[in-house]
Amino acid sequence: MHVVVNAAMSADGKLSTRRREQIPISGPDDFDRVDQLRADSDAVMVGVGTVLADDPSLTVDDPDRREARTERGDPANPARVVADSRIRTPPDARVLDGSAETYLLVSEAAPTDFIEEMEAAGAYVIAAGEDRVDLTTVLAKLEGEGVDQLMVEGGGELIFGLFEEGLVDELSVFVGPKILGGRDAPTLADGDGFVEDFPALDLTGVERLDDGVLLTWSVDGRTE
Ligand SMILES: NC(=O)C1=CN([C@@H]2O[C@H](COP(=O)(O)OP(=O)(O)OC[C@H]3O[C@@H](n4cnc5c(N)ncnc54)[C@H](OP(=O)(O)O)[C@@H]3O)[C@@H](O)[C@H]2O)C=CC1
Ligand SMILES: Nc1nc(O)c(N)c(N[C@@H]2O[C@H](COP(=O)(O)O)[C@@H](O)[C@H]2O)n1
Repeated sequence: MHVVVNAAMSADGKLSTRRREQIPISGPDDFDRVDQLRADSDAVMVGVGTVLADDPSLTVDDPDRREARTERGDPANPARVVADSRIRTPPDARVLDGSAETYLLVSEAAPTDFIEEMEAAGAYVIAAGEDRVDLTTVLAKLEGEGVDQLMVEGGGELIFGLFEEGLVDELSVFVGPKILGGRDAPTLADGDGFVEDFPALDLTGVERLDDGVLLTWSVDGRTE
């Protein structure tokens, strides 16, 4: 499986405000690039924090891109994947609206009645990990379901978790022309943070886009 993390951050490195409200950081060209990246992926993943904050749809906006997917035999939209250890995803969340297949990745601590409720809402539930989703195991299971290219859209807790497990192959970050500030505002990689063995990145691209910069890196598992 190839895992691409994509996010937009302010010039001061924040994904959103301290209120965790969704903020447009990307401009039109970057949103269009993100739409193409979704269209090129088998699945798009977020953490439950992003579902609760943004209620995202995670679908492909451009109808031509959806048509191109169906013409090559894929579903119109990539699958949606939510890491949600104890099932905090509301049953009326957009990721459960039926416009794409949705995988809910849960831990063994997820209440059985919640699992049944999510399955009734159309989600395909995969469990691994005692208290928290075991990302290595669930990504291997997703690969078994045919997910070869996984796009991760955030947020910072999930992105850190994936780096911690050495699961990221590529990182693209749009740095936009805004200062959000806030010591508690989410950043690209939150979690507990590294104090040693920092994942090493190889810069593969620097591109001016909208009024910001798109930075891309490959990740080969080395640490520094
Ligand atoms: N600018 C951008 O590109 C983006 C911005 N955002 C912003 O980010 C914010 C949300 O980010 P954040 O709060 O960090 O939430 P995340 O989307 O990263 O979700 C974090 C939650 O995922 C669950 N999770 C399950 N398993 C794991 C695991 N192994 N490792 C890490 N997390 C796991 C945890 O909840 P539990 O323990 O209950 O399972 C955790 O609290 C919002 O403000 C949103 O607007 C989000 C995406 C992109
Ligand atoms: N690429 C990008 N740029 C921004 O400026 C953003 N705020 C985000 N946010 C992400 O996009 C999701 C919304 O998706 P839908 O449009 O609802 O499908 C949101 O949840 C963040 O993951 N991304």
